[in-house]
Amino acid sequence: MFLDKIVATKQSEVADLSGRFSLSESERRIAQMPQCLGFERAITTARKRSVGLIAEVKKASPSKGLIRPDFHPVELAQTYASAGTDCISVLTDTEYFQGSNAYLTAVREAVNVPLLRKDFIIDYRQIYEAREIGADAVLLIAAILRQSELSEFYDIARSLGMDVLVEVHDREEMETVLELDKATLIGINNRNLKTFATDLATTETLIHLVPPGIAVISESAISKPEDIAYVQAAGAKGVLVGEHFMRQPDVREAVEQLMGPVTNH
Ligand SMILES: O=P(O)(O)OC[C@@H](O)[C@@H](O)c1c[nH]c2ccccc12
Repeated sequence: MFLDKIVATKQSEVADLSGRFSLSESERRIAQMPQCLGFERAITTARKRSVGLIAEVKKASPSKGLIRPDFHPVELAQTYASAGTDCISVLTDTEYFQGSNAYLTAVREAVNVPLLRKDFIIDYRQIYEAREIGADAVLLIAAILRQSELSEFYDIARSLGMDVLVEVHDREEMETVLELDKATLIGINNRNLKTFATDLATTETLIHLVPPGIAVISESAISKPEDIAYVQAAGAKGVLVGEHFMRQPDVREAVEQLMGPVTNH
């Protein structure tokens, strides 16, 4: 199963990170950094359209291979920012998504939009690393974490000033996350990370379990205005879109065509 393979790769990366990580030094550096931008606020109360947009900077994926050969992360992020994107997600996984921590840092320096570090977090040190490279929020994937880890990592991210997007794909994961009673921003991934099968109905099925007060982001396999209308009608407050934008020569136009004009909500 692919997810197991990704996690195995992360375990060896984390072993490497552990060898050079110093908690006290990381804390000292973070204390010198500017505050995070409000990721959750940007995609919920301050969003620019009736549906919020997290636009993703993604060169390749394990399911689709190379998506955008002519890949310029900073330019893409600037285009996203000028098209009125609420937040930007940057893949930092190298092995499977051809991403990089350096991309996130370069994007951080170029745009004033809240950034999500999109990676497979399995160790607390990756959360410190996320903050240090310039992330405003981290993704925690319920499919690869125990409830106790979700809880611990959630608290660490918050203590470092970051917001958290907790990702689920099925009812069991959703129940684990809701029982924890911490997450205020939940991503429903329409892609099954184990099989790569996608189905937008995942959002509609799982959103019924979510109590009021928790904002839902519909993630993956969104490419048409009808898809936006569908997940909005289901109750999603925002969407996370990567591949569709990455395949368009004119990314700015693609954002406008998919999302419509900025209305300031
Ligand atoms: O490229 P898409 O189908 O628009 O999907 C974006 C995003 O949802 C997807 O990249 C994603 C969602 N959850 C993840 C977890 C890890 C890596 C990637 C992802």
